[in-house]
Amino acid sequence: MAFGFNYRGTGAVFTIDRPEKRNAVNGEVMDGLSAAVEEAAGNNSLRYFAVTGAGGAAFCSGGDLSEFHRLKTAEEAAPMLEKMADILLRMSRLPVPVIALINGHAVGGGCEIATACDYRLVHETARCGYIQGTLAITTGWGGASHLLAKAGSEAIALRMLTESRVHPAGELIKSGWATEGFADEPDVALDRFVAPLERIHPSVIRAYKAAALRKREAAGLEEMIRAEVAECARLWEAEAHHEAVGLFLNKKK
Ligand SMILES: CC[C@H](C(=O)O)C(=O)SCCNC(=O)CCNC(=O)[C@H](O)C(C)(C)COP(=O)(O)OP(=O)(O)OC[C@H]1O[C@@H](n2cnc3c(N)ncnc32)[C@H](O)[C@@H]1OP(=O)(O)O
Repeated sequence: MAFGFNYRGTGAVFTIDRPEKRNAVNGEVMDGLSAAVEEAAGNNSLRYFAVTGAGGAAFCSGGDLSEFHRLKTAEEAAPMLEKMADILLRMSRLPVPVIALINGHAVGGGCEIATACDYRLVHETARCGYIQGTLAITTGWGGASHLLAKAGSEAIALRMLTESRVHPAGELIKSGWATEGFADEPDVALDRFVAPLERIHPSVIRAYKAAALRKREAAGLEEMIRAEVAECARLWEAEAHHEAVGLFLNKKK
């Protein structure tokens, strides 16, 4: 299986399990996350939903370039982009804290998955970045929209998006993109983070999550995501994007 989904204490953890591909997201991972989010949405006793990656090298390296490279035109790319953008929007709307347990590199769409979460815990070795610009596209799973709808500083958000580079954990913590860093095992860090939440009645936690969702919806998040997906699809079909992906896929041959 390309993913795992397990209940853990009062929460649930979705794990992308393709370490040989640095946990790149393919269709199977998308369907697994979609089903996990749907199940979590109906679980009234759940207190948190976490996403992480298998192995120690990566949280998620974004879309599986070997799979999605076959998509050439905007019409071909749009359904894939829309599908994952919808899954991440539904995940972000879960009525409980959604936590990105960033155990390693989170780049491209992997950084977008983390951005759709409420909290980002980053391992000290993790490097994260919206590197889509190096492939001549923008984010396409809603990452820019989630970032801009939440960001304290638009300038910091825009700079992260437009520089399209990876950032070490220290920078991510200093900028406020990361909620906090950790150096020990991801499970230990997760338990440490959720412990204070578990001392508060779940109805209070859910009420504050609903307040955060109202703020994001007031910013027009869903409309922003639709426009972002359309823009990414438009850029997707340009030769510059296909050349950049080809270079990556050929670099190991
Ligand atoms: C809207 C989302 C958007 C989209 O879907 O197009 C994106 O996500 S665009 C961004 C796509 N992601 C990338 O461009 C990242 C590519 N990967 C890397 O930069 C590196 O692999 C990194 C930094 C994540 C890890 O580097 P490291 O040196 O630790 O590993 P390798 O590069 O040697 O990779 C090991 C192995 O994994 C394969 N791999 C890694 N990332 C992907 C990927 N995104 N898709 C497919 N395969 C990936 C890589 O080819 C190697 O495979 P091997 O068979 O061993 O050659």
